[in-house]
Amino acid sequence: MTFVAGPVAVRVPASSANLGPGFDALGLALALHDEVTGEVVDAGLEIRVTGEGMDGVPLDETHLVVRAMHAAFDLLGGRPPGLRLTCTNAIPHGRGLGSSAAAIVAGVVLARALVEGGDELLDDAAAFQLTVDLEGHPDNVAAAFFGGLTIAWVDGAAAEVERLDTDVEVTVFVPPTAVSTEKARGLLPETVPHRDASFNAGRAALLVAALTGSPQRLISATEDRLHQSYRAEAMPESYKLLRRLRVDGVPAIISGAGPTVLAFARGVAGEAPDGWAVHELGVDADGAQVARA
Ligand SMILES: Nc1ncnc2c1ncn2[C@@H]1O[C@H](COP(=O)(O)OP(=O)(O)O)[C@@H](O)[C@H]1O
Ligand SMILES: N[C@@H](CCOP(=O)(O)O)C(=O)O
Repeated sequence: MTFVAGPVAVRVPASSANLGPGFDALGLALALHDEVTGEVVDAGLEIRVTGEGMDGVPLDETHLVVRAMHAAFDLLGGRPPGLRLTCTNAIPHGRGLGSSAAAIVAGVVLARALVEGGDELLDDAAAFQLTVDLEGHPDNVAAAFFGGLTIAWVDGAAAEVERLDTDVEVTVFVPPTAVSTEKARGLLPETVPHRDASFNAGRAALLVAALTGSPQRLISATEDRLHQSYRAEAMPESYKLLRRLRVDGVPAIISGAGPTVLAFARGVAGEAPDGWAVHELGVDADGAQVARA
């Protein structure tokens, strides 16, 4: 196995998962990106981080991008003697915009690009499978990897994805404090009433139609009974904003595991509570992209 000489850069989009009713299945890639540049060196591990997470993430082998790179190198045939990484992060951490998925996809795609013939040794299906195994649920990594609107599922242990185009525009309301996905998943019940499962199945199907040609259906199509209300106690301000937007007829959802609120609308930025960041974003149609220096 031969490593590529010179640095390689990868750019990976943020993602909003669930989109209301599509828990652990639907994902939307957003035009907000993290970039990681990596280079194989003779020894050691050097990590520089600017932007989101720069004061919080570890700068050693436990860094999420490095963990994903090591997992990919192990599948590709071996780890390099040393690595130099520069991370330029725009995706906020612990807000429900897929920062962990972006870090994992960046690591796997970067490791593959740093190996001669890496695309054949670890094709897209195998690389996607690895990102799902590392993240634990397939929705965010599917969108981050492939871009656009994704429907992802796991068949036995095998991860699968269907990618669709959409030109929807969104506004995201990002609160100043984080809620970890792990904590938000811990709030979900083991079982749900059959009528709620049936309700969500219909809404999730309708949402795919709404996002690919029938936007007038978005308000009905973004209703959810499987996760948002159970998580409200961990993000009361987000839930309040969600209810207010929806009462006003704006199709809004909790992005991923929260606490970001996403509206399928523009011109609503003035609804943001004090201290929250607001971004009007388009869809990223490309997914993870590699640029060789
Ligand atoms: N770019 C990154 N570099 C290193 N670690 C990251 C990065 N992005 C996310 N993480 C790790 O993932 C955590 C956030 O993951 P998670 O709770 O799933 O929230 P999110 O909704 O942002 O994905 C961070 O606290 C950090 O430990
Ligand atoms: N389906 C997952 C999505 C988590 O997304 P994140 O952006 O909050 O990591 C869930 O709802 O737990």
